[in-house]
Amino acid sequence: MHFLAIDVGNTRLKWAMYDAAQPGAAVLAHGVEFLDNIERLAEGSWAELPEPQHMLGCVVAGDVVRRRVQAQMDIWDLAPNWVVSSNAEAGLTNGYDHPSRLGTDRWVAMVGAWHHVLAQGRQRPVVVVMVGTAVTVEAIDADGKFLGGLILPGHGIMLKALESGTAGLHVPTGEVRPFPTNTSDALTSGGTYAIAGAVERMVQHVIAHCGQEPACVMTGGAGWKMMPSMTRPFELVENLIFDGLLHIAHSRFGSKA
Ligand SMILES: Nc1ncnc2c1ncn2[C@@H]1O[C@H](COP(=O)(O)OP(=O)(O)O)[C@@H](O)[C@H]1O
Ligand SMILES: CC(C)(COP(=O)(O)O)[C@@H](O)C(=O)NCCC(=O)O
Ligand SMILES: [K+]
Repeated sequence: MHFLAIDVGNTRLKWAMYDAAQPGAAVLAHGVEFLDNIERLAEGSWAELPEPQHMLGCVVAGDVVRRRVQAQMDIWDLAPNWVVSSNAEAGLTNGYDHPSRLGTDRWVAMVGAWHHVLAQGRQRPVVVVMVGTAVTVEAIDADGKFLGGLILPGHGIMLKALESGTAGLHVPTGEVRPFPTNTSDALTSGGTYAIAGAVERMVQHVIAHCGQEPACVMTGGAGWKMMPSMTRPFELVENLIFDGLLHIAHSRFGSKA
């Protein structure tokens, strides 16, 4: 049995083919495409794959992009299944005012993070940071309730906003420094510490609310850029969304997959 997991963000589509729709399944193949290159999938990297029996994805890039991805899946006899953020899923409950309005990538990443931390043997609060096009910072309490989260611009959007709103900020990417002494370093450090500072604040909120240190988990294409600048120990888990999709797929498709 083969299971295809897809994560469509605002910048890139990530996919992975597994040998089963269950946590811990083996990865048979995986890949990444920028959204402009979605039309290459069916005749490119997907052409070589064994036919999947089930797929489950999360998409935050809009309906047009979702349909473009589905069109690539026409090479298979495969029903498209996309996660919708709900009141409860795989051990988590959703504290959002309107649960279905929560970005599905955020919901799925939280499912992945919750089970990742559970597998370490101790149920405790979790802070989940996802560094992609945007940055999200989620708080989960020790009972698996999503308390709420932050949305910030990612590195690229921060730089674009500063470039378009000023006359003198068109410079190459710099280094992260405690005391930047040139424009490039000042911009790169400003963006990085804006994210690190917001995350620190959320960790403080969780400690105050839960009375307990959270496990801190990071994911997303630009997670590696943030890791050295965090104020607390974080674990970088590249496949958090795919792990979450495997958990949700297992409860949906069960032994059929
Ligand atoms: N090799 C890379 N290719 C593309 N983006 C990268 C790369 N390395 C880091 N990034 C950063 O990761 C972000 C995209 O991460 P990703 O998790 O794919 O975002 P999204 O899920 O929003 O599409 C980009 O905004 C960019 O800042
Ligand atoms: C916050 C996001 C833009 C993040 O997108 P990403 O950086 O993963 O491309 C996405 O999860 C989204 O569109 N969310 C819907 C609004 C919400 O979660 O409240
Ligand atoms: K994402």
